[in-house]
Amino acid sequence: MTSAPVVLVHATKQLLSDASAARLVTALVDAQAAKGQAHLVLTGGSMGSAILASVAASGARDAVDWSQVHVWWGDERFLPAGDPERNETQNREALLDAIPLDPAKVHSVPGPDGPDGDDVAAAARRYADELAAAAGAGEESPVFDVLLLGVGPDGHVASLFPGHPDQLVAGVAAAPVHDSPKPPPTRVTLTFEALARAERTWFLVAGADKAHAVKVSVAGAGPEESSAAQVKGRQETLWLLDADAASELG
Ligand SMILES: O=C1O[C@H](COP(=O)(O)O)[C@@H](O)[C@H](O)[C@H]1O
Repeated sequence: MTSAPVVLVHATKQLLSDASAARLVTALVDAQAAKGQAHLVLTGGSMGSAILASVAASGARDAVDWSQVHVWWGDERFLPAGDPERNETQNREALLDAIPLDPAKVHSVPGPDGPDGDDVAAAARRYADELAAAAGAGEESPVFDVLLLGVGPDGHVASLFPGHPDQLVAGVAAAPVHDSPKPPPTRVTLTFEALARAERTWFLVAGADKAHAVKVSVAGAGPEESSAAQVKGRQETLWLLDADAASELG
């Protein structure tokens, strides 16, 4: 079962970030109250680190038992650990290095300095295996409590690009991406199948350059026009926007 998209507009990017951070803290606390731990999927890009910086500055951040949060990435640029263009590096600077996470629950996507070297397909398989190991019997990936997704001006989410053949990979939770239209060209991404296994899916979008992508995605465009439109949460699908990103909505 999936939930219909709901749009929430905040006046500015900072308000969007701060309000979404408050929402995230509450969702993680609620998940932990229900089952002791939480699975959180992070995103890169402009909003991916903005929301984490807002969590870092929040007086409520320590309401979360961070040692019981599993951290995953919706996608990663295939670059060595610590590279400033890696989503993980940006997310670490914004929040992750300042909170008491359990390193065993931080599920980094291997880069070219990892055990598979520059074999991105093997790195994606390794990440898929890690997802499967954390999943229930017969499942490809865990059920994520919160899935954070940025959206590109072209309608991409994670590293699933509209019209790109690699967005159609099925039967596995993570896949390599070659010739990404946005640099760097080589990436690892969760597939649509894995992205569909989230209770709460939140698109975080700011800026007028995203307004058209938001409009067509919320309207339910096909995969040739919007990858974002193909992803919905089981309980909740929220489009969390600033006023500029919402400017083409009717
Ligand atoms: O390359 C990426 O881009 C998207 C969107 O980034 P933005 O800067 O346009 O907001 C991001 O969600 C994805 O994780 C990242 O790898």
